[in-house]
Amino acid sequence: MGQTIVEKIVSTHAGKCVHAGDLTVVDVDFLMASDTTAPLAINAFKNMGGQRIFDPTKMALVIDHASPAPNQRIASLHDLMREFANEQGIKLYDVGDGICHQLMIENRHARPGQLVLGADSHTCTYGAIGTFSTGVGSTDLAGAMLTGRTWLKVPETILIKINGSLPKGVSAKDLVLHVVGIIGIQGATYDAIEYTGTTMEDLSLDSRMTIASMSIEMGAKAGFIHTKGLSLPYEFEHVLPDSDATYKQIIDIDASTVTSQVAVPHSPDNVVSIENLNEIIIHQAFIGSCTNGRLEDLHAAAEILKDKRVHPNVRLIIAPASRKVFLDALQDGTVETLTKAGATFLPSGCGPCVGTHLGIPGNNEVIVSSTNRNFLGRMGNRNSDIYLGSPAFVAAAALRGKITNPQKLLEGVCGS
Ligand SMILES: CC(C)[C@H](C(=O)O)[C@@H](O)C(=O)O
Ligand code: SF4
Repeated sequence: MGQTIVEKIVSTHAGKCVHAGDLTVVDVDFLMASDTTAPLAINAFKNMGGQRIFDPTKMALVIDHASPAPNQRIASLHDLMREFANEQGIKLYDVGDGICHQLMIENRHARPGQLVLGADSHTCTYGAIGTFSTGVGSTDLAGAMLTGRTWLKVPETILIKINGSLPKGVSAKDLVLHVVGIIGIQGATYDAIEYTGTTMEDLSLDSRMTIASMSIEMGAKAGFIHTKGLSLPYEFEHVLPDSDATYKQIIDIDASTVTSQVAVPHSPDNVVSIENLNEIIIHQAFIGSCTNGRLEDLHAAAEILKDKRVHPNVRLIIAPASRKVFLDALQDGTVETLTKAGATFLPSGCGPCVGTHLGIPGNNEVIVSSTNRNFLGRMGNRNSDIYLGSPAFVAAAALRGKITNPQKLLEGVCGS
């Protein structure tokens, strides 16, 4: 019986052939926790009697969610992480290094064919390079820190075939929002998603990460982009399903028909085509997150904002996904272009995405954001509305002070 990607990877890590629905124990290749979850995981580890983690080279801690520390309580949690990392010999990424998921791929902690756990729901991002990675609670992570193993039920898989060329101004974010709109926030609960097709083969690593990161917005345990066409700075074996693998569902999408997509308040699956949205006045625009805070995303924004100025009533804030992304954008002039246009750069990290600090919206404000969640209060104020879209969508709205179709702006149809 042929296997899907997740069945293949789990089988390798279970040491036996497994299929969807099987319960099994697996070896893990790498573990990750951020400043939101690591303190809980460290305490759980100690409460389980843990003294040394199973292999200190197989774990990283990342200070990214509230970084630099916005208050004394969080500063103490950061210190707890530093102490634990030091005592155990674990790699710690500190203030400004970047968002945990970005660092896991950038620094090669997650690789194709591996099985990785993270105490964060967007751990599914590494499916962009064919890693089976999934979010777990802090206690499950502590168990894996102790034993190097975890248990899981092998997920069924939904296959999404995407073929054709994306229109100009339409990006991976629009594609994945389109998919989230079709499947819904619970439509893939505990399933894996596999993306295949010519559109996917042509996507950059940045775009693949955008798509994989939003798997959890459909409830999925994992989301893979077939590694065909993927280029990484090291040699790897492709992770592809067997041709006779069994799928729960198959969805076909023609990329050439996808328009700019927007998730309107208050759920990521409230997706509409921008053509059906009014020109709503906005107050704050945010580009960042593990979904859309990479170089390609900053380039998309710079293409719209070059030699222009953000609308005077809008605050445009940008948090690059990592220090490396920031440096690359600094070196190629993108930081200058965007700063001259009126953008404010924040340290690399999560900040505004999850409402911890650095850009909490005011009452009755409208925010456009390149992030992945627009739940009520997500950015720290329940009296604000969040519209999710691509970096080009965010930049276009920041420029005009209202929701604007970036495709039209790029074609020169809208004035600034
Ligand atoms: C705060 C953290 C536990 C959370 C997650 O698990 O996803 C955050 O990263 C998010 O995006 O909501
Ligand atoms: S950037 Fe946002 S979605 Fe990603 S890990 Fe940080 S808080 Fe979660």
